[in-house]
Amino acid sequence: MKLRFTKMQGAGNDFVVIDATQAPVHLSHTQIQQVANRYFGVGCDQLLMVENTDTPGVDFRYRIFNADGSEVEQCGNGARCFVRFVVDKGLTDKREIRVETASGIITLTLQEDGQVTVNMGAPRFVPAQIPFDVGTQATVYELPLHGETVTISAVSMGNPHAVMLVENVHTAEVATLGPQIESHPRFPQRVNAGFMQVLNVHEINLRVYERGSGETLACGTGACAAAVSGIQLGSLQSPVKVHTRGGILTIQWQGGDHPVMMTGPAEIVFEGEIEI
Ligand SMILES: N[C@H](CCC[C@H](N)C(=O)O)C(=O)O
Repeated sequence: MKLRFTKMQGAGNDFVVIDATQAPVHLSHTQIQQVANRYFGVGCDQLLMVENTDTPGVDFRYRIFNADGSEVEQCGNGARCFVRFVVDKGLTDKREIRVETASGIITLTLQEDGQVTVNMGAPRFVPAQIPFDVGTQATVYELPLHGETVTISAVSMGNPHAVMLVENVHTAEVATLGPQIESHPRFPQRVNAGFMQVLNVHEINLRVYERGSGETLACGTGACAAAVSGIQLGSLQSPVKVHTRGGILTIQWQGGDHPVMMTGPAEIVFEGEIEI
């Protein structure tokens, strides 16, 4: 089948976006892996499927698939690219959009300067919502890996995150520890592994080894989870500027059940068609 797509990126986290609002598009696990493949396909960290919804008060639905084909609950950088997509494609004349995702309804706003602010909802810590095989809720947890034990925070932004403090992101063992944390048996649905270096109370460096995609240049929900865990630990104060390898995201959170607000860029890179 011929599949038309729009290639997009938000802080270097890249996406293939499919418009399924005119007609449904069904892709198999294997087809998604093929599209995401950087040598035999288009190449992307995630594939986003934009659909209509008949849920009252909601404008669209969008589904998120990792490069390994797994469908997931939430994607922060993808949410911003979704807004840029539906506005630039003329699918809406709104600038504040409510969209249904697998983890619930979120509200997004396209700013005058082209940046997008996303209300990501409140973070969740209860292990069962991450899900994380641990007895009681805590601020940090010891995670035994091959040959060493690391200390992580466990935060859900709709999708699960394990955040580890490091001295320097540039020397952090992301390539070795990332896969071990991602597939640790205590995370039955796997987990996104964040490596956070605190620069000052309002700034961090962050690298994320993403569940189902490997290390990406930026992870929006990972930036939210890292900022939230730093605020919980008393190392950070809102707003938090998150320096990722692909760009800067700004995270605001007033604590407790307040929503996490994320602001960052979203760009269209090119249009194309692939035979799959
Ligand atoms: N790999 C994530 C989904 C994409 C999240 C990321 N690209 C973002 O911007 O939040 C997961 O399996 O939960």
